[in-house]
Amino acid sequence: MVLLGSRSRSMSTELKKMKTWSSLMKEVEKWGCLRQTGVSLRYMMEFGSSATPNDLLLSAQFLHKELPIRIARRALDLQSLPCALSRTPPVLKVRDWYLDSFRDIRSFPEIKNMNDEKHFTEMIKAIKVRHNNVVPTMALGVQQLKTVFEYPDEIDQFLDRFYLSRIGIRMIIGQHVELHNPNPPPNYVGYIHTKLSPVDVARDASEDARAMCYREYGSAPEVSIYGDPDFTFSYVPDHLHLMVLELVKNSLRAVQERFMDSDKVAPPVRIIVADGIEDVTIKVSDEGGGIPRSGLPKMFTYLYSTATSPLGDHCDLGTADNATMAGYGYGLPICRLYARYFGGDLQVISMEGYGTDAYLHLCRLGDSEELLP
Ligand SMILES: Nc1ncnc2c1ncn2[C@@H]1O[C@H](COP(=O)(O)OP(=O)(O)OP(=O)(O)O)[C@@H](O)[C@H]1O
Repeated sequence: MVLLGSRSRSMSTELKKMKTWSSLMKEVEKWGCLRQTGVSLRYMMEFGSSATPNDLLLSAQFLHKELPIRIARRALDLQSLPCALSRTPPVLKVRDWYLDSFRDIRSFPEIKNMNDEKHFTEMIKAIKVRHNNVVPTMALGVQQLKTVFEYPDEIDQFLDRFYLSRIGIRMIIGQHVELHNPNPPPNYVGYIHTKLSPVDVARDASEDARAMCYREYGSAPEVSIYGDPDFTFSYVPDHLHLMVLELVKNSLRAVQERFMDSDKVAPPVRIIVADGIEDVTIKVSDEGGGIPRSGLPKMFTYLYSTATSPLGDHCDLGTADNATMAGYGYGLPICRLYARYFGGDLQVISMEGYGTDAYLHLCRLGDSEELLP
């Protein structure tokens, strides 16, 4: 994991003086060509479970080298976006966040001791906050483009790469920062829960999704969960919660809309948790009428939604800060990226006129390395 080469303090001072656009971009291009280093969930867990101060130092040195590579690749990708997307104000804003973060990390001197480590950790914590609104802001950029141009396929591929990389960057920063927590919750190593019950997560996520459904429609179908509540595995609870929430929200909405004006009781959404040898699979099934076959190829494209977009036709960047993602058409593609990030996958199978089954596969062993675009 530790790959940091030695760069002298005088070099960082020089970098601080990096004022011109072209010198910055040259540096970004140089770093964007370097090889990324993926880390597996198991490695993060083993490394973090007995982290000594020296390990934290090594981890910070690794991030000092790895983050600029990952960030530079995305900044370059943003520059080379098809059509006019790279010039829309929201995309320029996101690009500037990436360039600022690149500059911050590259200007940080070589990490030699725990004091440097402390300051570096504070800095990357702030970088994570700077990037909090990347997803809704990019969504605005894409939406603006969509109103003017035909939406090219490459944008979906770009967004997949972009968001997948973002998941990875936030994971490795968050994991490092959390290792400093003097009172970690029981069974946590950084962001990873070593005894996570998928049934418990499914229950929490379903309650959250039902509360959202209540707010929107005034009622919500039941959710039945089947599986061994005592079964646990190691995973990132936030990632799992987000994925199950997205799937259950979709199912509740489909069932609710189908049975809203009917005398029949809405059939429950069913969640089955299966613990296999390689995979933990979570199946979310509903009788919400399914998805027409013509809509299936669009399901994993960004901005495809049959709900009203909260962005509206006339986008205003100011709304990005309050964005909720409801109706963005981001749920399924983002959910699949979270699954793939640690070697899992998501499949959606529909029977039009009946309902939908979503299969969320997660690597049980945790030894598959981060998927890095
Ligand atoms: N279980 C389901 N039953 C019927 N249609 C579904 C189901 N899941 C997804 N869809 C269809 O796929 C579309 C895209 O889903 P996706 O989750 O990506 O976005 P969304 O739910 O519309 O918005 P959000 O980004 O808020 O999740 C939905 O608008 C809906 O038309």
